Amino acid sequence: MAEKNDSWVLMVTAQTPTNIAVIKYWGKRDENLILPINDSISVTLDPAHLCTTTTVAVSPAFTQDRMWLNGKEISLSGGRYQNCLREIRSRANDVEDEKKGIKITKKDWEKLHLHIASYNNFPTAAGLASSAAGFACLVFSLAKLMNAKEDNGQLSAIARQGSGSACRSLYGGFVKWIMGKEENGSDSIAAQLVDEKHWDELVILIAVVSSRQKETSSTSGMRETVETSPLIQHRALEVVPKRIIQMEEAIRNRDFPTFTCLTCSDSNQFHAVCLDTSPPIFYMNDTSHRIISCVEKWNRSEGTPQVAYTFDAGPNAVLIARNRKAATLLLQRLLFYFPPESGANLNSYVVGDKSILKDAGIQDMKDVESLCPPPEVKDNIPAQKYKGDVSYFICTRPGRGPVLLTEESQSLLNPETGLPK
Ligand SMILES: Nc1ncnc2c1ncn2[C@@H]1O[C@H](COP(=O)(O)OP(=O)(O)OP(=O)(O)O)[C@@H](O)[C@H]1O
Ligand SMILES: C[C@@](O)(CCOP(=O)(O)OP(=O)(O)O)CC(=O)O
Repeated sequence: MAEKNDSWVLMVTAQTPTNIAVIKYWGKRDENLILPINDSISVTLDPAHLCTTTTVAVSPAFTQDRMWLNGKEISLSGGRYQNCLREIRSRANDVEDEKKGIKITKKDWEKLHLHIASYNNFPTAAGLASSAAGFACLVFSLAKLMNAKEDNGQLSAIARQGSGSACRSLYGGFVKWIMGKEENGSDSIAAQLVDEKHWDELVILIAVVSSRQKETSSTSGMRETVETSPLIQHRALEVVPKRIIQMEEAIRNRDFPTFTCLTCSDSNQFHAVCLDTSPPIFYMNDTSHRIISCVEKWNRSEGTPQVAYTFDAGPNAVLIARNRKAATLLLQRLLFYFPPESGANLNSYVVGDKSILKDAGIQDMKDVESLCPPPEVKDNIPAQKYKGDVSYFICTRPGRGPVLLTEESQSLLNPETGLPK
């Protein structure tokens, strides 16, 4: 395997986006393989603002598989990590790096150990789908390191075994996770519907909503729903299949009104089946409901939808605006209702694509304080403000799929030791 000595380290670094579902995945037919009970559709978010970077390394000097997440060593003993590692190892091929004098044969991969370092440029386990970007990045980077010949669709079936929603992060733009029929899950894969340039007018604002309580994890939440909700069968068998067809068409035609109607209805139905679970699961909170009301009122008053909303297994709102103009008007509304705590810095209250602030005519806290109530608010009811109920906003857009990072400075592991930098 190794040439003259055992001191070499071979590494690959990749960057992978996160995604947000507009037709939700909720419910499994196979817990171990992570096979869903319905198709789902998502939009990939721009990795410039939300992404995972992962470096994977192999060396004959490594004595065990190890992983560091955001700088802290974590255990790889969990079934999901083990399933991904086993599946990707079985697809490894010969690798040769002539410059470094490294030759690894297909069989060597069974014995060689890996070091993995990963970093999320956004809060982990805060309801921003870190597991989606994380498992997609793990599988994508290992596939490149091991010279696996599988395309992203085939890799998505491996990422799916880390976390269901991860399979959709192998592509940019709008992505469909086809539930598949096979018992072994081989046809439960992601496919790109359109790339990120197809509908590049869209602007996405995420309201990261302050929440103290730790909500039910998606994994256990969907298990309880499948076990106890009489509504979930109707959703999976009758509602979602029709919505998937309509959503695909709306996306292809850039039909924002239909897109909004489907996105909002599907988010609401997902939360309705959570409520239909016994005991009921509450993911949204009062702030989430207030954001929905604000958007619904505005969309109605405009006569045609300006913004779609969707909520995953937590209170954070993901708001998809039809264009830049609508996004600036939305941000003005949101900052009016949800100003930051006194003394907060506007610069850390709106992150991601901060240029949206300038477009909205907001340069400092004084501009936030002087925002007028939205015109759709009835004059006889004074508009209430909810200072501090939103932690911060992220402004982003549809984005691209996984990429390799080739600059050594971007790797998270030391090229000599294979340990975190
Ligand atoms: N970069 C990463 N690489 C590998 N695994 C990761 C990475 N980031 C997160 N994970 C895994 O995902 C878990 C967090 O997933 P969890 O579903 O709790 O939160 P989330 O994905 O951020 O939020 P949500 O699923 O509610 O949107 C972590 O404990 C870890 O096991
Ligand atoms: C509400 C959702 O975000 C649920 C995501 O569930 P996960 O993919 O986190 O669940 P596991 O497959 O058990 O890891 C909807 C969606 O992303 O489609």
